[in-house]
Amino acid sequence: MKQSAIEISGLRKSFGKQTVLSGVDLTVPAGTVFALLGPNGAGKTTLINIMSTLVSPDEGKVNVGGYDVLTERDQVKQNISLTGQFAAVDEVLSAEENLRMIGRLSGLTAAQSRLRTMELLKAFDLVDAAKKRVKTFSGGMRRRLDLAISLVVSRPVIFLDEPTTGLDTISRRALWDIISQLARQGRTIFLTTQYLEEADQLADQIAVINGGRIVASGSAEQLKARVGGEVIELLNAHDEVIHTVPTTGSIQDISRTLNDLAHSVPPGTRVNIRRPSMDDVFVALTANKKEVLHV
Ligand SMILES: Nc1ncnc2c1ncn2[C@@H]1O[C@H](COP(=O)(O)OP(=O)(O)OP(=O)(O)O)[C@@H](O)[C@H]1O
Repeated sequence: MKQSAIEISGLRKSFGKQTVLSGVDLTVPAGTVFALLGPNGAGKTTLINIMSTLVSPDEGKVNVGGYDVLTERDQVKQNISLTGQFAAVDEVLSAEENLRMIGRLSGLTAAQSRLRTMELLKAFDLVDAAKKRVKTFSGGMRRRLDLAISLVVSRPVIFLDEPTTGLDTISRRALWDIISQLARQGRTIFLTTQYLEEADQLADQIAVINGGRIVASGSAEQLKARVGGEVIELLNAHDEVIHTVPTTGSIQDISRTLNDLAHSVPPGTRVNIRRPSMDDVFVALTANKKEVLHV
């Protein structure tokens, strides 16, 4: 079994009277990609902030890279890199200058910093824009630069808070490749996302957080299997999905559901039966805060 990069047990956090995390337990094996999914305000950023020592837990144990976030803060910081939801770059400098400055501030020599800057500009498709001031960048370019900055120094555990928000499909896929490559090199990636496809494609393990608790965890396939059997989709004449109905997957349930629907749908409605998607998983798991599933 792989060694754990992150171990959390009984974590609780409140802000004033608002309980944001009410008993979170999770384990992330080293060298894997872990995706935390949850609706707005579910506590994803708070959890990342606690793991990266920016916010203190009220209760519970949080261990990152083998170190305790409360009693071994400095060691935790030396083992992580963090990219937040908002780009933290110096606007008057160019992309290249930003990267080189961070390299030098992080203890690289001038030559090492120049080399790492070139590698990252290439990896994030910023070579052509390298000399332009960041204030002229589009949102997607800034996002890529922010991520590149967080990877200047290689750390074992990488936190990415909504890394691909604001990126177009091509940049998003390019970033997925980079993330997978980092995991293959042994790095542990903990990311939050609202894109279910992202979790599906990228993560070895997914946890869904809702109402301050992890309501489900497992691989994408395990989660889909737990949520139910086949989903019936009704399509109109333009092939648009007008209605979806989850079923248990049994022939009896599917035929009963189709029979019921046959009386109420407009003529010309067609039917498609498919496996549950991550969207179905998310809707099912975040609809009922009390449900707890562990697979
Ligand atoms: N420092 C703080 N002081 C008071 N309340 C806070 C603080 N940080 C977060 N919260 C509250 O905690 C809740 C969870 O916020 P958090 O940012 O962790 O959610 P999230 O899952 O990351 O949401 P999003 O997807 O919108 O970024 C929110 O209601 C937020 O207002």
